[in-house]
Amino acid sequence: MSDKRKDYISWDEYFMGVAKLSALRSKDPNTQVGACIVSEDNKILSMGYNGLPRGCSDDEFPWSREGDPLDNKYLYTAHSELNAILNYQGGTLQNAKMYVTLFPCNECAKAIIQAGIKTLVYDCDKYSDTASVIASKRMLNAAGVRYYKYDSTGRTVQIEL
Ligand SMILES: O=c1[nH]c(=O)n([C@H]2C[C@H](O)[C@@H](COP(=O)(O)O)O2)cc1CO
Ligand SMILES: [Zn+2]
Repeated sequence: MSDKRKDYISWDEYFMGVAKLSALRSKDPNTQVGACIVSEDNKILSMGYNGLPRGCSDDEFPWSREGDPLDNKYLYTAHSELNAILNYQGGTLQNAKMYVTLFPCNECAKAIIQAGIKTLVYDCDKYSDTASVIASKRMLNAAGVRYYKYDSTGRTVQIEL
């Protein structure tokens, strides 16, 4: 009998990989974010990426970062974490884990806490100095949501699509 494969991806690589793949669906020209929600026993429950709400056209709403609030993206985009939570149709997310490519903002932190998600694994934390992320961490700490940075193996995979 042959030995089992040794170079299979780990659970963390699998779920962060799915979050990264989801991010590739984003139309945001500047930051593409993906999230993957996983049960305590490592089953994928939901996924999401940042984008406009259903019915709001990607081609009609703005993608700019600047200018009048009504003419830039910030009032309109749904964040990947919220989308992943809202996409779940299966019941409760109590005790679930979330893998996300960017540290959640304060609004997503509220949704994560209220959904009962208990663990957060994030990759990039490029907005760590902003009030939004500082407030987010304050709430996650208070609510007992454990969070830690994804420990990248640096491995790359190639997928033919
Ligand atoms: O937690 C987040 N999740 C998330 O999906 N986003 C989205 C909203 C925007 O489409 C984009 C951020 O845009 P920018 O980096 O250009 O400010 O990422 C932004 C955050 C902020 O941390
Ligand atoms: Zn957010």
